[in-house]
Amino acid sequence: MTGFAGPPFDYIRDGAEIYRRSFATIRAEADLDGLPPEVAQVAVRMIHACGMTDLVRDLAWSPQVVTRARAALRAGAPVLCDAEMVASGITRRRLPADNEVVCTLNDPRVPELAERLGTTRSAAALELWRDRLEGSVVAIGNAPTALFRLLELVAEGAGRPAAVLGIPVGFVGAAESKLALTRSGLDHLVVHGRRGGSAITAAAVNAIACERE
Ligand SMILES: C/C1=C2N=C(/C=C3N=C(/C(C)=C4\N[C@@](C)([C@@H]5N=C1[C@](C)(CCC(=O)O)[C@H]5CC(=O)O)[C@@](C)(CC(=O)O)[C@@H]4CCC(=O)O)[C@@](C)(CC(=O)O)[C@@H]\3CCC(=O)O)C(C)(C)[C@@H]/2CCC(=O)O
Repeated sequence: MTGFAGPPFDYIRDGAEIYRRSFATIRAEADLDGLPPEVAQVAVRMIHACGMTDLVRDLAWSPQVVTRARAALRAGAPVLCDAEMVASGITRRRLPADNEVVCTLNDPRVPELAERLGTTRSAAALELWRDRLEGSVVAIGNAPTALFRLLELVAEGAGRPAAVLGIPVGFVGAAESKLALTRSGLDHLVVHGRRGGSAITAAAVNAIACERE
């Protein structure tokens, strides 16, 4: 290989400076002009988690989603996550009320529930959210089936979340489940299409939890 300079490498070692440059780059490259300021602040952190400055074009939101999610968190609402990866990515110290972060995917009852209901473990795990759904902040970053099941539970009257960050990734059901969320009447933030994922979703929760970048 030519042109490769070996160690010592010249790279930035100051974490605060890395963050400052990252966020400045995102704000320079992403087209944030059409977003309300509070949505733009969340979008910047979502882009920071995935490196895709064109993510903005697939973003959709209901007008009050950030305000309502923030108010719910301040009032102590739990954050209900579909995957441990989402739950693990949430920075606990940013949460305003020592909020509970819940992921029921690995509850020992879930495999039997999935078998009985004939669905994925990700969707079956939501059966264990029923008594916590009302007023919660839901963060779905992996499983489209979990988002579909959430909408079914809400339609059945199981409780209405304060806000739903519906950002599952993938090729089967991801785009469709997010479209369904935008038509559900729930306060929502989505990335339309195939893109999404646990890291982007956790970043959205972190941005909503704390207003600073
Ligand atoms: C079909 C599934 C998809 N998974 C994707 C991407 C990733 N999943 C990872 C991991 C570690 C997990 N995925 C599961 C949720 C597992 N994934 C599925 C399911 C089969 C069904 C979900 C659905 O379609 O709605 C699901 C199993 C289930 O029965 O629900 C996971 C539970 C599997 C397991 O380890 O048992 C697990 C979640 C672990 C956790 O709690 O965090 C990946 C890291 C992939 C990998 O392991 O290589 C990756 C993470 C992506 C992310 O950012 O979150 C897809 C692409 C979303 C895919 C669904 C869509 C598709 O295939 O089109």
